[in-house]
Amino acid sequence: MTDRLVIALAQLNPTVGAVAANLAKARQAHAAAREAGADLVLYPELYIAGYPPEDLVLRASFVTACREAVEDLARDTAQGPAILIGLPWRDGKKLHNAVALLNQGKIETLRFKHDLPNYGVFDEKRVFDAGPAPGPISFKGVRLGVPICEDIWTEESCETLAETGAEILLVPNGSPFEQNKDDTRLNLVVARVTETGLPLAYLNQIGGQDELVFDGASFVLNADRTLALQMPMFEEALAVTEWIRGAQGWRMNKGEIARLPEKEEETWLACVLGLKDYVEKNRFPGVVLGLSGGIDSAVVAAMAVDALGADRVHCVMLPYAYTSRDSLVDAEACAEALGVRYDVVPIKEPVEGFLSALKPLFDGRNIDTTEENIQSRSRGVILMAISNKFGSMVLTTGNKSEMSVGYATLYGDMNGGFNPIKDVYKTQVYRLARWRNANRPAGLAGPAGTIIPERIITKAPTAELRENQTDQDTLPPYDALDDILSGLVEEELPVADIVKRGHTEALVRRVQHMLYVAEYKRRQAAPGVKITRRNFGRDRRYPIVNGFRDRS
Ligand SMILES: Nc1ncnc2c1ncn2[C@@H]1O[C@H](COP(=O)(O)OP(=O)(O)OC[C@H]2O[C@@H]([n+]3cccc(C(=O)O)c3)[C@H](O)[C@@H]2O)[C@@H](O)[C@H]1O
Ligand SMILES: Nc1ncnc2c1ncn2[C@@H]1O[C@H](COP(=O)(O)OP(=O)(O)OP(=O)(O)O)[C@@H](O)[C@H]1O
Ligand SMILES: NC(=O)CC[C@H](N)C(=O)O
Repeated sequence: MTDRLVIALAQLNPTVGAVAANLAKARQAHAAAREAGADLVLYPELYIAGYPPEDLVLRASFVTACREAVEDLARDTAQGPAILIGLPWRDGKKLHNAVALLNQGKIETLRFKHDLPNYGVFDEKRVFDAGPAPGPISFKGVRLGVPICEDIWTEESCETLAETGAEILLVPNGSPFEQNKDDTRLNLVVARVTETGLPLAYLNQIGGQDELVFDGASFVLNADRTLALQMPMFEEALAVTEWIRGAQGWRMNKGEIARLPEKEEETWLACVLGLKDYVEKNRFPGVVLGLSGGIDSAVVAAMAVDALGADRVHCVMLPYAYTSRDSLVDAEACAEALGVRYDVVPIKEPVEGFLSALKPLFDGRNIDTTEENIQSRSRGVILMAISNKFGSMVLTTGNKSEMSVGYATLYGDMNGGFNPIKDVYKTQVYRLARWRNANRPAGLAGPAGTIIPERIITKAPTAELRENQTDQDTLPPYDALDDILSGLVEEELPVADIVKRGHTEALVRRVQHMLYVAEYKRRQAAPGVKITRRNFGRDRRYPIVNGFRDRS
């Protein structure tokens, strides 16, 4: 039995499915922990597989590869420190989300996740079997409780662990980012620490995985609920923590307390990391996007530069008859401020080509959105051609307000592989632009200063698909639209409750209708970074054919 433990918390960025690369990264962290005198290294949930592995774990060969990698790691680290690492584990007919203690060259003990999350973006019951309520793992005579992520979101697992003698709670997590989620997690951990009287180390992964981004922000609370360690958000880090057994039980000696970004800063960093990892983990050389002189494409271009560096971002202005002089000037100024490659490719000829080919069919018909959409689709074709020729991926730029109401053209401006602002309401897009012009946190590749020219932020938003068009010809003012949408989407409120927030019933109903009938567009839309409580994608799964509307 020991009265001192040194536990290294490895806040790492695994890649789903990249078992060998995850193993190599685990070895590096282990070597650093060994150097620092650790007894034990803790890795995030399902680390060797990457989280969430989804249906990949239904492949027996993948589960075997994960097990073999962990066995290799156990064998090669027999001299210590010991390891707690997550992996999918086949146990007869059952498949578990497991954590293994690697000690003295072998897998010594396993524990299985008890509470499988099956709501929001999570679907773990689809692929995993729940384990029994966990008991502690004995290590160097210390009883460690190792509940896995969702296991601490309810009382049961920690209660069982405390009752069966756990002395410290070590929690591996795969907890995706949402705005202000660090507060939610802290409140939750305070509750578990208060109920059990045990100190708790919360370890989360970082990195982008499809539409999710993980923020890390791992921390330790001692049994008296004081914060003993705060790891940074959105950065890989290894914290070597020292624990001493005293009369009141185990206590972590105070470590570093990193500053946590809030509001616009955390949202910007989430979008940047989500985009960066999507591009890097899919091995794209860079990205290309249409830069219109409007706010959305300017913010996306700035995020791309922050994520990848200016030399991997290509901006293209695709003017037509309705593109204003201001738009041309503003797009060029933005590209210059960002330092990116900027080309101008007019779309007059392709648009006229389509119109002339369709002339015999359209003879006698009025001009309507058909002709507007041809402009958008001509831009889409050109951007996809640039992507095909140079290998860069197209970024699409629709914000959450537009994606909600279908204010975007299928196979036009919706073309693209990824959308970093898909879950950002238009009102927040403006706030982000202002925040980024005034701030450049360390670690971002883009320049400091005004990278989004002021006029792009102050002018009225317009799609410029016809003379003197503005978004507000079709949509209510964005302040009102975003408030109604957050009531319908994030809060799932009845129409009547949203009306009470100061909107007319006719407007709320109109927005509900636009939201529901645009589901088909969202199903064909590119993925984008989840930053809210409820993103379009895995979080909100509405039917496309949907005859329901609220009664008054
Ligand atoms: N439930 C459903 N399932 C499958 N398909 C469905 C469908 N409902 C309609 N459709 C089909 O969808 C098509 C209509 O959608 P779509 O072609 O996108 O065209 P549509 O939604 O009619 O027009 C595009 C809208 O986006 C706006 N906008 C805003 C900002 C920027 C841009 C831009 O392009 O730069 C555009 C533009 O002002 C216009 O209001 C039709 O082919 C229709 O048959
Ligand atoms: N003239 C243009 N040149 C290049 N890209 C364009 C042009 N017009 C539109 N796009 C692309 O299509 C997207 C949708 O643009 P649009 O201007 O119509 O609406 P928006 O949502 O207000 O976007 P933004 O604020 O970027 O202008 C833009 O973000 C941009 O990527
Ligand atoms: N991986 C998990 O079990 C995550 C679920 C948990 N509620 C979270 O968001 O943190």
